[in-house]
Amino acid sequence: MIEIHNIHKAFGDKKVLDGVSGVFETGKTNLLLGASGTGKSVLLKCIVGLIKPDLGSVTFDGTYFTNNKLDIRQEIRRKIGMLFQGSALFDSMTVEENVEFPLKMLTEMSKEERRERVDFCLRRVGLEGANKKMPSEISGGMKKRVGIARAIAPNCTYLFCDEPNSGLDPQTALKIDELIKEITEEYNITTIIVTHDMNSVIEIGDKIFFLYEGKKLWEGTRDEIMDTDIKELNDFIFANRLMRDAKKVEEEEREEEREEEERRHEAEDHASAPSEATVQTQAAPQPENPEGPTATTQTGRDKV
Ligand SMILES: Nc1ncnc2c1ncn2[C@@H]1O[C@H](COP(=O)(O)OP(=O)(O)OP(=O)(O)O)[C@@H](O)[C@H]1O
Repeated sequence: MIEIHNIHKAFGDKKVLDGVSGVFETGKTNLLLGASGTGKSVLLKCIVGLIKPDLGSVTFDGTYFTNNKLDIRQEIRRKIGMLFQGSALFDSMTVEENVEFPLKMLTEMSKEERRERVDFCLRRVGLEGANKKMPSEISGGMKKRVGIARAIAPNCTYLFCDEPNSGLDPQTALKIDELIKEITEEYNITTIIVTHDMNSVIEIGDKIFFLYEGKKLWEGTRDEIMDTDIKELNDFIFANRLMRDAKKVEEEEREEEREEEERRHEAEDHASAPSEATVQTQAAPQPENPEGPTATTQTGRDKV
């Protein structure tokens, strides 16, 4: 679990983050959502320590990160996997050398152990056999997969993805989203993804943090996001025509359900409402009759 508390960051006079707090849960895909320039990437960089916040703190599984001793920060950094925008592979290295790179840098693994780990990670992202290819020989989606394999190779505890879908067609983007979610759940990783892609929100947004002008305006799940009354969030979500149509269909379906429910209640009320005759019979003094209530109901029903 990663906790951030009251993060502030300005560049000169420009305030970019204005007191952002939140908890990113383990085993969940946490999304930082917001329009361009709203501070998502700066927040991500503050969390991983690439930018120092002016104020506020970041805690990884209870260990204070910001301003802590260098060796403690390095220990935490070793547990962080990063998937960069555009994959950021080393063009001069093969696929397997790219994935092996953090193992060489961060672990004491032998050559044989590294080879096994590289093969395992490439298999896990569906790239078995692509070891010797160069980045220039593979597609954008495959590059993202190599990026994911490289990020998880050193057994990361925390995974940060900056716009993992950028530049991908919708189908490939969905596959990458699903892969990130599967890996997050399978290895119980705390994953934070920067995105402005509503498809990702709907497919994999376990928890969504909506940033607006450097502030966190809303947080919730993908099931809750369509029903908020935050104007800025609604403007963001429904800027997309497909999302507006989806919302309209959902509202129409709900209206139909409500009407159906009302009709059912009316029918039930009607069936169970005693008729005038029954009321009169019940109100009248009853003869002593062990079958009283049944007889009364029966009488009423006979007269309806
Ligand atoms: N190193 C920096 N120096 C000065 N300004 C910066 C720096 N990094 C980011 N900014 C500014 O901070 C603001 C937020 O940038 P950020 O990259 O976090 O936006 P974002 O929400 O990730 O947008 P996008 O979705 O377009 O990537 C922008 O106005 C940007 O110009």
